Amino acid sequence: MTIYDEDELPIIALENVSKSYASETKALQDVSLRILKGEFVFIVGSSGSGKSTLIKLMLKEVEPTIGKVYVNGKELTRLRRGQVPAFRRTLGIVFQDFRLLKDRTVFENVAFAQQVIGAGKHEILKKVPDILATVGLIEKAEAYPKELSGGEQQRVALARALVNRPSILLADEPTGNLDPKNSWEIMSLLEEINRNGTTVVIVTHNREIVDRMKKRVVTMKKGIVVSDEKKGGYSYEKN
Ligand SMILES: Nc1ncnc2c1ncn2[C@@H]1O[C@H](COP(=O)(O)OP(=O)(O)OP(=O)(O)O)[C@@H](O)[C@H]1O
Repeated sequence: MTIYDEDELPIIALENVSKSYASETKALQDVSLRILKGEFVFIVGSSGSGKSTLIKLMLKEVEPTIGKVYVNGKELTRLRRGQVPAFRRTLGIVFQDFRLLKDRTVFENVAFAQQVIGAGKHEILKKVPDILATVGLIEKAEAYPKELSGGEQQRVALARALVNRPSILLADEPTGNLDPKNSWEIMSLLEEINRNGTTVVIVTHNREIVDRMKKRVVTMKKGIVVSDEKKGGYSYEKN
């Protein structure tokens, strides 16, 4: 029997996961991957290699065709439909296209994430300004998304993802729409969040960032994990 240190238990685990979509495309083929609590992981690979599918499996947005996905101690195929919202609230999720509510202010966009989980007014009035300060947007609290730059909008999306203190942050191309300066700002925020204990998983095409940050890099190719390096770089063309 293997005896694990408590901290060594994976917070995310995929066991022999394959995923085929209706079109018969094999998006993932026998993927096994373990991510430990507190890790910072980049997922890279060419277009269509299965990166977004990996993230969607972790969110239970898609189901594995074969295999098991464990997140936060839960085997996701066993979660009943009614348990999915509570499960998703343990995750912070950030996308490339920000997905902010256009007719709500920055404050309201972040507050909305708290209202959804039933937080009281008192808690919202304390936590929203705290998280806006963390992402450096306190002075923009009353602005609307269209009045913000792309980098600022992504910082709002990050604040919204973090306000409920998720144990895991999943980000699918969070810098895809940003210039290099804003991309680095988002990355340093993600690093800070990770230093404070949140497990961070990021899908990205940003070579410069991956090469300079020296984090764990999982490289996908045609639905397979072709490399997994502790302090890796962006090197999928070599594979
Ligand atoms: N909903 C779907 N229905 C059918 N096929 C899909 C669906 N989503 C993804 N696929 C296919 O699964 C494969 C993997 O797609 P996925 O989106 O996971 O790749 P990716 O690595 O994230 O690509 P990109 O970098 O372009 O976003 C591709 O061949 C894609 O066409």
